Amino acid sequence: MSDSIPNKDYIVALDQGTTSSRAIIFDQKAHIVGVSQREFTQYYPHTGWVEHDPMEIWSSQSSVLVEVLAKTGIRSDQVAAIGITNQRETTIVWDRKTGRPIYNAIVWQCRRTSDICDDLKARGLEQYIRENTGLVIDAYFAGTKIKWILDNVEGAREKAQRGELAFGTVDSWLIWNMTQGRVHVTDYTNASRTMLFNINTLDWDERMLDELEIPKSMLPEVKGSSTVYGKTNIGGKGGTRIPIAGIAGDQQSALFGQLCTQKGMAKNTYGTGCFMLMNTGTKAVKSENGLITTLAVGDKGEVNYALEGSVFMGGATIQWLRDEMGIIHEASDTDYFASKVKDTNGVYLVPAFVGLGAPYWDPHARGVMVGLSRGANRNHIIRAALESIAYQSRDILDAMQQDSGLKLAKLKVDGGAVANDFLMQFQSDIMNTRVERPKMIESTALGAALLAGLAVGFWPSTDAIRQSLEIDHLFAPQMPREERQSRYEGWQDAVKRALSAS
Ligand SMILES: Nc1ncnc2c1ncn2[C@@H]1O[C@H](COP(=O)(O)OP(=O)(O)O)[C@@H](O)[C@H]1O
Ligand SMILES: O=P(O)(O)OC[C@H](O)CO
Repeated sequence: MSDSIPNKDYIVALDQGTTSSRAIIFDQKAHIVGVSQREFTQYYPHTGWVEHDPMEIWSSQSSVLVEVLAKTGIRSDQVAAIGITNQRETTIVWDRKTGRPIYNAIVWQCRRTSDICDDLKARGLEQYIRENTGLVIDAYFAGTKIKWILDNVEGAREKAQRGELAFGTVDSWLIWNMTQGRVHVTDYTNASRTMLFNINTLDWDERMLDELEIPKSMLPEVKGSSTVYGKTNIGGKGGTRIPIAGIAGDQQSALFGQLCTQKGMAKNTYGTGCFMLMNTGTKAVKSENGLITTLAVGDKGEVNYALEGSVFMGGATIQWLRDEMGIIHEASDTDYFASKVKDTNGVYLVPAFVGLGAPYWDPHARGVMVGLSRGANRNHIIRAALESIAYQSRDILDAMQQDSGLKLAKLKVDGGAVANDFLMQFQSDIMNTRVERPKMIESTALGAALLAGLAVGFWPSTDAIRQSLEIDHLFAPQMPREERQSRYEGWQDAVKRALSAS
């Protein structure tokens, strides 16, 4: 981190998520002074495939940046720095000369590379991958997605071998565009999601590049999460050049934004998926219970390790109720309907729509609804959908406590779905842990802003924003032990029926 002090009033965070691009302006007190957001198109070309158009990612992101400045009347010369946080693993390959993507972005949820993963398993690479990249073999991560593009886009492999192609996660793609192709960079947290990065040596892993036949020349330079990577010109030629000074994958950014910078601190983000991360300090903890080891950010912006459990269908289960089942109009309606019934009447929904992530890692699992009787109604199903989010998070917490040997005093939460009081209370009940919801639930954007602000001396240390992180509500467990146990056993039975081996 540098300590040059700019005389500027704001930091902008660009939060490039799975469903929308957002730009959020923070002031010195870490208060939000402006937000602009734009949704973009999701493409589902085949069952289990998910793509985005990289040009639409870029145009939506750059337009919300311009829009939020215009809306707030803040000039670009008042912005001290920009921080970037992004949906992770989503893979973009582009031509270095033209700057054009050679294929759509393959999104983290996309399952098309399950066969490549089966092949890696058959070649006995599981242990190597776990020990060196911290990951389990799954289509979720970027490495197999790059291989798929090189294998399937005509002429791509030859071009890649000639050094003409670049790979990036969304952070790299945005920075490449923001610097007109001058900077090809990523940070440790994003690199650790590729299955190509060695989390012990903090360098690209030559063996994994060989195994997946990926030329090293495609890869970005990897840097710390809080440093100046380059400058961007928002107002076009002649405008102010603003340093891009922070990058973190969105879940690591939320961990940092919630100030979980010490060993044993954890947060769960409830967005499209649910992502629980626990900081384990400067030591990598190897999971014995289906979690992954990933890179995170320490208090001074240095590399820390974290244990992570990723749930693929979190808030997306509620989107499914709305868009596919049509039984609610708004995600927020679920709070009311679920609270109208005293339980789910024995119904369990296991939303394994894209397989199951941690701790099961079963790409072939599929969704099931069990326990239906004549009395089951819409409210029970809505309630079962919300409860499924909490049960999946409990699966992860149990694994995390076993792996780390730590009992969590409380779980910090953030993300869109934490507005749901029913869900938060049920989460606390089913985990038997206190759940702390902050007033400002934009922890992901705050993390990126903080990383950028620290790099340019806008904030001297993370302490500067600590007092801004007010608690909105602390949910305490109220459910009797026997009830918690029997409900959770019902969930475990339902999961067994969703798994592909059942
Ligand atoms: N009140 C609510 N109750 C339950 N789920 C909600 C609620 N509000 C939003 N959601 C869910 O949260 C998700 C949006 O959260 P957000 O943090 O914006 O997600 P992302 O960053 O993954 O796009 C959606 O999947 C939506 O269905
Ligand atoms: O964009 P989100 O918030 O759904 O987060 C996606 C995760 O980074 C995927 O690993």
